[in-house]
Amino acid sequence: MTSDYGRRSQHPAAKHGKGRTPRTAEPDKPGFQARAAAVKIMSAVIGQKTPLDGMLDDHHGNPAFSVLSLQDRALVRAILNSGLRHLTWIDAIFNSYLDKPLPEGASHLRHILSVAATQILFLDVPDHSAVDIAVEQARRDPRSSRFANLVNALLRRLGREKHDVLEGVSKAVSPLPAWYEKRLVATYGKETTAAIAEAYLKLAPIDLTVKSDPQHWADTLGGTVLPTGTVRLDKFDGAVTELTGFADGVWWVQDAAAAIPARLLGDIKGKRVADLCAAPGGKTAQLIVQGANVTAVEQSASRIKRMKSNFDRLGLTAEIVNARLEEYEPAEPFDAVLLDAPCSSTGTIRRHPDVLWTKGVDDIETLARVQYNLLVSAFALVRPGGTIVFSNCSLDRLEGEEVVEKFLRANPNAERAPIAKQDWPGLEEAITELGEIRTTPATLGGMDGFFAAVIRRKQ
Ligand SMILES: C[S@@+](CC[C@H](N)C(=O)[O-])C[C@H]1O[C@@H](n2cnc3c(N)ncnc32)[C@H](O)[C@@H]1O
Repeated sequence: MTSDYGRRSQHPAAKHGKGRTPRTAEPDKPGFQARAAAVKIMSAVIGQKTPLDGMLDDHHGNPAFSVLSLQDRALVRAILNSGLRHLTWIDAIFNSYLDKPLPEGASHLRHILSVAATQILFLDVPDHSAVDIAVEQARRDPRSSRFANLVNALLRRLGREKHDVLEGVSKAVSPLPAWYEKRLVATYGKETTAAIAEAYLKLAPIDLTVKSDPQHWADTLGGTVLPTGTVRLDKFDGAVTELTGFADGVWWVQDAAAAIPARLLGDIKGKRVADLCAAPGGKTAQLIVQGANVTAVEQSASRIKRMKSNFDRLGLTAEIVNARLEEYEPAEPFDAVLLDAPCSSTGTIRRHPDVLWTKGVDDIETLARVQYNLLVSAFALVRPGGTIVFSNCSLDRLEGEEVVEKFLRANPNAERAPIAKQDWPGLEEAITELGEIRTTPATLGGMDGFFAAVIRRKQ
């Protein structure tokens, strides 16, 4: 490998300022466009830190993705969901194959290799097809064309050795990126971090919150009821919109951990409750079903639109206020407030394997400050004697335990209302010594990482 990758272009198309134009007018091999979209999206996630979800939207996603057939879109989704989850392994394998690592500037080449390796190692795609297309992709890209033979050699070797190599790398290398593994070990220790890493490799099940009678819906849909009341569909692999009860609005998709914070407010029947940072409304829906008069505050108009359409399906109503929480001035304070603050979302890595590649320490630190300020604003909306639940789906102490600790130190009129283990049978392992909830992707056979604390405003 030479080290001037990316600086020198010997590709004829580059001379005409059309660096990405195919070298020849050959027709694309079947499946080429799908792999090209996968490489483009992988590059946007890793290089530009663009979240995956938006790019994989059927209608408004990345243009290279939206134009694909249904079948090709499914393939691209599978490649990215699996590839991002296993990226540290894939990088480690190629590093072990090369005398020296791919040069820093060889990002496009790296993504071509990762996309092909994902298919060879984890997907039901014939190896030769993954290899041929990757070689063709390298040939057509002026920055990678001179590495086409190397791509061919690396991927063919991977195909031959895949079983042994996968066994070896899975024992030696964590699937978590190093920066994040270090943070987790510092907080949770090696054992829990290893369990989180294992959970990261698995696809998350579908969890549903039902309006009532979870056992009936678990029986109807072939699921189980978790101790927290969530209905879990472990084996379901299809469109949830086709499931019984969806059109009738009797349940909504919500991770088991995400369903905990709203329940921490206890008996809220007939009370005035504000759900701050509310969209897309999963927790608002719970509060309404629990019998509260709910005001949902949300700054994003587009997310409010989505929340309203969710409530239409569920036949639920709430007062919805499009405002920044910091500027919201209700006529009178609330009996209870739920603040599900924006966060780094590192607890959701099973469902969003891109998070650990798009977020970093700076984001966590910035979001921790945002959360603290939101908590200050939210607390001002609670009446004396009232309660506030602060929650988010980060695994990071800085965005959870430490926000609450700092807030309680600065606010003598606030006190922690400890959550009692006996009130949450089955979830005892997630209740901390201070009486806060801390779940991880390894809790209760797998749920999102969540933090929640109950704070009371003194009389
Ligand atoms: C983690 S999501 C909330 C999820 C929601 N609680 C649920 O269960 O469906 C955070 C939400 O907070 C909103 N948000 C962020 N900053 C805000 C602010 N300053 N005021 C109001 N809403 C805000 C975001 O637009 C986003 O919809």
